[in-house]
Amino acid sequence: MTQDEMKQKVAEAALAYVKPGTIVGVGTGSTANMFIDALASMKGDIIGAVASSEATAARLAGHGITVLDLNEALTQVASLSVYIDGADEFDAGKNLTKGGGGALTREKIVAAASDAFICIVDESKRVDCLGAFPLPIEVIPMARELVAGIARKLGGNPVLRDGFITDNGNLIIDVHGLKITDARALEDELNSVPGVVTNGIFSHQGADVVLMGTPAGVETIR
Ligand SMILES: O=C[C@H](O)[C@H](O)[C@H](O)COP(=O)(O)O
Repeated sequence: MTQDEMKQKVAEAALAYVKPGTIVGVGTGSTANMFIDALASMKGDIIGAVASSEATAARLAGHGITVLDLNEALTQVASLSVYIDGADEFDAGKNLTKGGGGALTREKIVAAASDAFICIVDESKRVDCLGAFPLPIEVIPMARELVAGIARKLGGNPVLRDGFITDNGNLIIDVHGLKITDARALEDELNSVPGVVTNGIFSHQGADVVLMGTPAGVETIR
C-alpha cells in the first residue's frame, strides 16, 4: 500500500468521529485534504466546519461545506465536537509536532476549541522522540533574530522558511536538530519568548486518538 493510500484510509476512518448536527474543526495538509474530500459526503448532516487555514477554508467551500469563522461558531455552540488533522510526527504520549504547512497557530487554536482531537497519519509519522522533523515556530517579524538566538541556545539550528508568510502575516522559523525529550516543557519554554506566536509542539493540544494508516489497515491509538 502506498503512503497516499494509507492517508486515504485514515481520512475515511475519521468520518466515524463526525457527529451529525455539530460543527467540526478541520486541519490543514495533504491528509486533512483527503478528510475534507471525504467529509463532503456528510455535508448535509453537519452544521458546518471551522477551518485552520485559508487553504482548508477554500477546499471546504469548494465542496459546498458551510465554513464558519471560529468566533461565529462559538456563539452557536460551547465547543466544536471534534478537530481532525494530520501531524508531522507523533510520539507514544500522543504529543505531536505540526506546522510543516505553516498552519500551526490556527490549528492549535481550533484544536483548543474542540472537545477531541483525532489525528490522522500514516505510519511514517510515528517516532520515539519528536524533533527529527524540523520544529516550526511562528514569529512576529521583529522578533526573528531574538527567537533564532534562543533556538540556538537550546541546541537547534534555526532556518527561516524562505519567502513564506503565514495566514496571520508572520514568519516561520524551522528549528533543525532538536531532540525533544520533554515536549510539554519545550512547548511552554518556546511559547514564553516574546514575539513567538506559537510553536509546532502540540502537547497541551495533543491528540486524544491517533488513527494510523499501516499496510495492514487503520490502527486506533488511544
Ligand atoms: O501546517 C501543517 C499541518 O500541521 C499539517 O497537519 C502537517 O504538516 C501534516 O501534513 P500532511 O498531512 O501533509 O503530512
